[in-house]
Amino acid sequence: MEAIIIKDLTKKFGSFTAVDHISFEVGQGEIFGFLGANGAGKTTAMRMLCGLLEPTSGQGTVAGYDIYKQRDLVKQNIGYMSQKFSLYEDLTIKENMRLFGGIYGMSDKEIKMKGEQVIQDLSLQNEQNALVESLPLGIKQKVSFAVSTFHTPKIVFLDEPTGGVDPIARRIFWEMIYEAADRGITAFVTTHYMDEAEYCNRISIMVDGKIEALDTPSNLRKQFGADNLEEVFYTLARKAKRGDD
Ligand SMILES: Nc1ncnc2c1ncn2[C@@H]1O[C@H](COP(=O)(O)OP(=O)(O)OP(=O)(O)O)[C@@H](O)[C@H]1O
Repeated sequence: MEAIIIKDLTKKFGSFTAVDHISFEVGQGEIFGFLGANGAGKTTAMRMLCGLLEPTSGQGTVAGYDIYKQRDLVKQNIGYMSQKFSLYEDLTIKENMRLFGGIYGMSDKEIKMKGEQVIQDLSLQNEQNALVESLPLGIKQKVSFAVSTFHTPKIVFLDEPTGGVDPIARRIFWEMIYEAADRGITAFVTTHYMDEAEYCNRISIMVDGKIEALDTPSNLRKQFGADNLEEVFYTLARKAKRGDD
């Protein structure tokens, strides 16, 4: 079964079309990069896919649930992580796990077992009782990702998950994404880093609300006669009429 299927998904704010008839499918366990210049409509599209915003028109299912009629089921079957919203800084790692596990409807026993597993996998024995605010950004992001996939969602939405960390920490973070994908979790990722776009199975590039390109990184390089994805991205983004807000 496909993890995400959308057809002609559109969102208007008044007379302004933020997302304009976008269509694609994402497979279970696929790592899908969702790229676009500032203001292209990525956040708006992602909010519709997460069941947070009702589309104006079009169709879609996420994790097998309808994005109009089954928004609560969509929310229960996905994970979400962004650089801006992730962990509570004034709680410890363990307290964050308890809180989010509870929100995701996991039992106390499950939270304890899974929590211990995560602490062990990420070698965080010494940090587990430290307040999140005292941790380095790279560790915070790893913990955020572990928490966002704590309840084994079908899909995890990652909104610029690695902003602000160095390339080595980003590489380690991507290993976590690959491991999750191996366990069958689909990763839907927005990023501004083109090296990260190369790590995706397929990427789409959005310009002014529309998807202008969608394929594997190597096919896109071929299609645009480009040496790298940066060139592909800028060829398309240059056409954009929208800019920063
Ligand atoms: N609630 C809203 N009301 C009116 N316009 C909106 C609203 N939300 C977003 N927009 C507009 O829709 C367009 C797409 O915004 P969106 O945040 O989805 O883009 P984005 O690709 O995520 O950009 P960025 O990378 O800068 O976050 C922008 O022009 C934005 O101003």
